[in-house]
Amino acid sequence: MSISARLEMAQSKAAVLVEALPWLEQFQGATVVVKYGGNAMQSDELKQAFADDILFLRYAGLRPIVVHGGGPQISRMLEKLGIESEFRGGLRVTTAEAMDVVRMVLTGQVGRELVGRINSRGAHAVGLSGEDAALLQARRTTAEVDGDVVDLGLVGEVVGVNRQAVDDLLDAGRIPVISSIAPDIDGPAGQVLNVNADAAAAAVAAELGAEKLVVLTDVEGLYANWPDTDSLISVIGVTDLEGMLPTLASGMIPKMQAALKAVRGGVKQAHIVDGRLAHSILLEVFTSEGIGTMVLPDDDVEPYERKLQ
Ligand SMILES: Nc1ncnc2c1ncn2[C@@H]1O[C@H](COP(=O)(O)OP(=O)(O)O)[C@@H](O)[C@H]1O
Ligand SMILES: CC(=O)N[C@@H](CCC(=O)OP(=O)(O)O)C(=O)O
Repeated sequence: MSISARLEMAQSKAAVLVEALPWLEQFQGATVVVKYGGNAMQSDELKQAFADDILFLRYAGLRPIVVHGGGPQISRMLEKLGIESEFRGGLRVTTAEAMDVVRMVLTGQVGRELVGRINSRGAHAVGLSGEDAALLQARRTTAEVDGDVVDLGLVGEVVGVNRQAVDDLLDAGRIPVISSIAPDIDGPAGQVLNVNADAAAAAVAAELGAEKLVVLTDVEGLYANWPDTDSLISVIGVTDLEGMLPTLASGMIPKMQAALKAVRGGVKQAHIVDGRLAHSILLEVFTSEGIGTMVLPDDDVEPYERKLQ
């Protein structure tokens, strides 16, 4: 390689670092909740890139919290065990038998692996289920499908978050890695509920007054006309998003309900980004263009679009 080509390459690397400067400044000390969806955990390389990004956030002075899912991993285990499961309105109908498997896979497998990967470079991550220190508290919920109310069994919606338990870990410099199982506040002692991980992440983000909720999934973001991949929405206000909810399918329903709930609950921005793209979190947080779909309070949409022009 010629000297001038080497210099050019070095300059462009430096430009990437310099571009991050205003974001590093803006997000010092900011709490960021990252939801890692099971569909985005597609390879060991991607999972390690995710873990490295979370560490990067931590070393850059942010306070990252991971809330993870693992829907496909649960489905595979249920199938292996010959236990039937179906989704209604984007939520898994969960019997007592299935609940044991959900808990085992989310907390015992997926969470453990993420903690191990983040801790491959230091002792930062602490894995928790929503049961620990009653981090999440839930109440049984139903789904509405085509106007009918559907019983989902042991599925919960979050009605409370123990903020102090999360803050204690963050203040100690730890990275909480949370699985979306929650005690049933109306049920018998020890009864737990299966909570959609997007909803759990939104509840944690709202309770902690997070700067951002970043949701990693297996599509580029929200498409206006799914499955037309030319229709990616880069910015949307909460009112427009609410209007779109009835047009959404499958997993996008709880995901966009969660984004809506987070922003209405005071989180400044919610992002849906492509977890199949290695280091998508860094691109979202530390570059000017951002990636995927950003959900904002209505009043912030126009100023944001003006700034981009
Ligand atoms: N309008 C839409 N835009 C993007 N994806 C959509 C849309 N409607 C439905 N989907 C589906 O939602 C899926 C993401 O949700 P889900 O499978 O629950 O992911 P995760 O495991 O990451 O939570 C996408 O893979 C896609 O199949
Ligand atoms: C009630 C409900 O549907 N719970 C989810 C919890 C896991 C999850 O949300 O995982 P993803 O983020 O990978 O979709 C489930 O059982 O699949």
